[in-house]
Amino acid sequence: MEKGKSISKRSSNEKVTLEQFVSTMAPLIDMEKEAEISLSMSSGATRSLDSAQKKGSTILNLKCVDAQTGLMGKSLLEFQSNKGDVLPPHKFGTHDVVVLKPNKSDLGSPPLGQGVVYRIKDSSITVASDDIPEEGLNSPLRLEKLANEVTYRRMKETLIQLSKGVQKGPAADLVPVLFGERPPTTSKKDIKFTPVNSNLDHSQKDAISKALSSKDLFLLHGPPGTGKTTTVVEIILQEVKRGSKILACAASNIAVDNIVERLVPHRVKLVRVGHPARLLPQVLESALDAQVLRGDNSSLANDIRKEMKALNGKLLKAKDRNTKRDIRRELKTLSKEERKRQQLAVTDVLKNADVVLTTLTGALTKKLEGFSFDLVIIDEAAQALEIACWIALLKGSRCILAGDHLQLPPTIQSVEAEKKGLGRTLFERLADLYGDDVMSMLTVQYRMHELIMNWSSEELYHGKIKAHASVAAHTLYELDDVKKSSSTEPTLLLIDIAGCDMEEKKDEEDSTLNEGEAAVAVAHARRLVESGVQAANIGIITPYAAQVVLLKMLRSKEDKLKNVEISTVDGFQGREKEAIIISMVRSNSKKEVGFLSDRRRMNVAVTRARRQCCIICDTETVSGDKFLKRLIEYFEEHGEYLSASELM
Ligand SMILES: Nc1ncnc2c1ncn2[C@@H]1O[C@H](COP(=O)(O)OP(=O)(O)OP(=O)(O)O)[C@@H](O)[C@H]1O
Repeated sequence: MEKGKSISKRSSNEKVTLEQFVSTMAPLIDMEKEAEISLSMSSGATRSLDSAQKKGSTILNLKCVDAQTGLMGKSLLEFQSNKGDVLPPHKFGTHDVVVLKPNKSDLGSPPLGQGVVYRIKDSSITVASDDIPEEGLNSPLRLEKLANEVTYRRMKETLIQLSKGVQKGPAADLVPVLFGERPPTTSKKDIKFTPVNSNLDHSQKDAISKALSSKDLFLLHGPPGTGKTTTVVEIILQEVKRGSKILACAASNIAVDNIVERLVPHRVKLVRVGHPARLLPQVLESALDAQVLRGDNSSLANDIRKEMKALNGKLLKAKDRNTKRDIRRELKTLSKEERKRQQLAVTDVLKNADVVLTTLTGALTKKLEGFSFDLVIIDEAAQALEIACWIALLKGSRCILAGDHLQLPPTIQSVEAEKKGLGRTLFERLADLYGDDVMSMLTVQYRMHELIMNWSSEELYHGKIKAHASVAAHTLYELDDVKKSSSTEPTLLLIDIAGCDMEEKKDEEDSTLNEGEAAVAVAHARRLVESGVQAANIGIITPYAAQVVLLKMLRSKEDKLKNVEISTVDGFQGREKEAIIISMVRSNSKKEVGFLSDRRRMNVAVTRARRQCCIICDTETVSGDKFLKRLIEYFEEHGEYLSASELM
């Protein structure tokens, strides 16, 4: 590769060779790992507990309010703040690895326990751990977030595997296609299939047919609300019918579980591989651990363990050396046998399954060593690092990636690594390399009123998306108990703070916020609730973390708004609400809009709304950006305009 030319800077359909990919990615993975470690406490990079809390990598002053055993022997510990209802702002997410420590102990002090974040609410955080700590739970506590080093190790291992060559592995024929050395091939015949789901639309059926004819690579492009996962599930069902063994993955546990849940009613032979603490309760029955426990080899292993327990008892009582030696020998043999039976129990389940489901990084588990698949399917592929996709791809000879590269890419901590192309996804790279030859776009959407959808369709999808008749004209006031009012009637609403003296500010961490605008957003949510919209059907989203904190603080003052969901745009990807309120925050005389100008972020923001999308912004500031100016003009033309001064 030309020196200094990073992957992101290449012209879009320039080929990236395997060697270039490996040599560029290795240092970028290290950079990203360093960035994550420096965010977490364990590095000692953070000088004081208070600054660690401000950074969001630790939560101080917690009390343990519940400790239970559940989830196949895992313990669930629930923590709340000692200081009030709402947890302080933090950067913890589900599945993060955390340690528990006494509140004011030193930074490097040993933890009371370690676990994985299981659930987060505004007022509590639940951690799944192997054990309940024997002491210390009754005193004030803190949680520290750790960098997830296993993920980086697995990505590095995969790079090494790729660099050593994959000629002998299951993906030997796939790799040259994904690096542009050999063109993708499809079956000459048009594949006909009988859909399991009788509601599929024409674009879904067409995509499934193309997916089934692909011999090595297929990209399923699913714009917001177009039934991408519905289509992925149908592809899996059709492939199972054909006798394929499938590895189905996604970047996040929740997306994997979503597929599991939708496959279970079809009685597919499937197994969900992953740490039980990270799985949704409703898919635990499908978990590898649960199925292993039900297997024959597992009950044999169990019998052996009972025998070992009895022998251990004898060993304690035995007096003479010879007897002791004999018992120890027997114990050793039994222990070996028990391990063998356990491994066999795991292999039995995996061999027997038609579909194995796991996260991308989970695919590198030892349990799957030696297994290969006819097809690897990756959902949410446009939100996964390319190197993470390779962990799964190396196990199969054919792949289908589903995603939308026009929504937000994976979050990258290291600015430097992002600049150099770590965030460029495989989905995007292959879409650029092969385009329509290997890709099908779903074109009917089932979420948004067509006025909400049209902006996104025209701006990002060449006007190709159509709203399904069931949603095309749906309104807020058609929901049960909702009155038709000036607040519930508009599908698109623009509330302008220009000229209202509501300038943006910076918080201590340099994140931008806007107090006036937050008050306007909450005021509109209140109007909706007063017209009968359930608070849980309303979402307030904003690009800025500091604005989220401010909005949550305002919400906590009004009981009737407590179920209004508040999140960053990035945190709301994949979700939807009947009414979405977007607080854009930026209001300054220089017309600086920062990362608001990323088309993908605004695309995600607007397309979360089913029946009403309300944008609150300073139209003078944001119109400084051409793309945002078109958005504002679209809302002005097709929606209602209100000055914030009329509302406050
Ligand atoms: N052919 C169809 N007929 C009717 N409803 C459908 C059809 N396909 C999908 N849907 C509905 O559309 C909604 C979105 O579907 P799904 O969850 O598969 O979409 P997705 O594209 O994965 O979502 P996202 O936009 O969050 O990525 C679901 O409520 C689903 O039931």
